[in-house]
Parts: sequence; structure tokens; C-alpha cells
Amino acid sequence: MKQPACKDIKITEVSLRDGSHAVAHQFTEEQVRAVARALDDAGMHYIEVSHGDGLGGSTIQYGKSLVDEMRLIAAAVEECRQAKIAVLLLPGIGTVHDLREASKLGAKLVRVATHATEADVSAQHIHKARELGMEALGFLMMAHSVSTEKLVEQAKLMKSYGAEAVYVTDSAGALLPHEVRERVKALRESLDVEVGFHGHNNLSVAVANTLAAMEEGATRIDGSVRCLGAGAGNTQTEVLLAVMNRLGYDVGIDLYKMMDLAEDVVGPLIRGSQEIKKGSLVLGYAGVYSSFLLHAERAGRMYDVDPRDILIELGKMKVVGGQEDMILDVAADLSKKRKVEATR
Ligand SMILES: CC[C@H](O)CC(=O)C(=O)O
Ligand SMILES: [Mn+2]
Repeated sequence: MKQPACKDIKITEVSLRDGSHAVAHQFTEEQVRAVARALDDAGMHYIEVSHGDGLGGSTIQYGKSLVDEMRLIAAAVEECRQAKIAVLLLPGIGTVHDLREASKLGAKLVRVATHATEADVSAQHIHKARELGMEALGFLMMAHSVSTEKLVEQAKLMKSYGAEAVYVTDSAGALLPHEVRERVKALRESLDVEVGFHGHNNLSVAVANTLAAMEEGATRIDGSVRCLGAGAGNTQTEVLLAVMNRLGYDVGIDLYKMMDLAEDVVGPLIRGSQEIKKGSLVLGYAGVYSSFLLHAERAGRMYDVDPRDILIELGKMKVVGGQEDMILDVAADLSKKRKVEATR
């Protein structure tokens, strides 16, 4: 296998950001401190802390945070001796003001995330982050939904704004290993910046996808402990590290400490379990944003509609992040249609 050198691989732990979706944005400061401290102690490279929908995401539309994310960022920075704190920002949700705030509190890296066809909206935030002295990386979401050529075109735009790496982001957990491979390879061949991969485990192939990405030269790799992320969660960090060790990658993160913190610190935060249940399976199958799952389940209860039908419909409509309001519309429509059918 063509392995990138271990020293080049950087792991970003996203359980305190993507995992925010899984706990409906209800992380407490104590929880964030405990997770950040344990990850730092294990040698984690980057720890992402933000509302699940990125800076500024705490709204009625996306779900209100229990604790202001700036307080959570400050707390995580305080707990870390070596790990760097990262933040996520979706232009249109997060602002330059939020970015400045996070940087002042000690965040060192931002991933500027856009839909896979909308990289042009990332220019201002990438420029600002570089001006603030932060690492600025591009995050192309819903990468399964566009052709590889389109993804390369959009990644080049992010690079032209100053992004130091661009991610293939499998937001829906819909990609299969050969599709990841094709996308990462094309980005590596067409860009002279690092390439990253962010997976979701909705089809149970997140670790395999991540290995495929690394084999093609991806060096920025995401995971969440115990799969604490949206949908079925992300590539499970401690599992990925064990597999990487077997393959001869040593990225300087203590595997036993990761296993212990998964068991003792992150495990107790998980509501229910993170195995692949019907809802998250449908996300991957229909190619829908992983963060839509809890919203669809809520809408299903509200309108007495099967959340799977809502997700399949959203998949057909190719909804993108930011269109969460469509979830209720689709649920209401399906409920109306069903009532009409019942009266026939
Ligand atoms: C809604 C933002 C989203 O959770 C970012 C992300 O992690 C993804 O697209 O997978
Ligand atoms: Mn994600």
C-alpha cells in the first residue's frame, strides 16, 4: 500500500463538534473539559470544538446549544497542553466576527465548510483566518453528490483563496471505498495542497473509506471516539488508530489511552447507542446529510410519518445543509398525502 509518511498524517478528533449533533448540542462545560483533557493526554493532534453546525449554529433552526460554544472553546483550550483546538465554520451561519472571537480564545485552525458546489462562498472566511494567523482548511461537504471533476474544480477555488488543505467530506456517509479513492486521487493529482477525508459510518465503511483515502495520499484525517457524531457517527477514532498501528502507521497517539477514554469518558455521554440503526442506514443509502437524522425523527413523531420516508424524499430532492426547514415541509406533505389516500 502507498502509505503517506506517519509524520505527515494529522488526526482531527470531531466528537466535540460532530458529536454535538448526536447530543442535540447539549454538551456541558465539564464534559468538554473532560474529553479535551483526555484526548490531549493521549496525544491527539487537533480537537474540534463548535456547535455541530459550526460557529454560530446555536439557533432555533439548527438547535440551541446548552452552553455557549465560545465558553466551550475557551475551556478546551485551557485543558490542552499540546493538542490544538480547531473550529468549524459554515459561511452564512458563522461570521468573521465569530472566527475572530474563536481565534482570540486560542483556536488555531478553522475548517471552512461549504456544500460541494459552493466553494466560492468560502473566500472571505479563508482569507480572514489566514490574516488571523490560523490554519485555514476547506471542507467540501456532501462530496458524494457531485462528480469528481466538479469536486476538483471547487477544491481549486478553495486553494486559490488560501486553503492549506481541502477535505473530501462524506457528510451523508454515502461513499464507498472506490469512490473515496477516486475523489482523493483526483484532488491529490490536481492540487498541491494537502487532502483530507471526513467520513460518516452510515454504511459501515468509514474505516475502510478512511484507509482508502490514506492510501491515495490523504493526510488530514477525521474521526470521532465511539463514533460520537451525526447519523451513525464518524470513523471511530480508536478503531482507526488500532487498524493504522497494524498497518505500520504510528502517529504518536497512545492507543490504550484512546481506548480508555472511549470507555470511561466518551461512552457515558452517548445517548442510546451509536450502532447503525435504520435511520442512519437510510441516511447513507439515500445520501442525506447525517445531521438531518434527529430532525427527521422529530418531524416523523410530530406528523406521525416514518422518518425513513422523510429521509428518502429529502435524498430525492437533493437537499443541502441549511435547508433543515424542508424537513418539516416534507413531513407535513407526506402526512397530508397519506390522509388523502386514506379517504379514497
Ligand atoms: C452541518 C455541518 C456538518 O455537520 C459538517 C460535517 O461534519 C459534515 O458535513 O459531515
Ligand atoms: Mn460530519
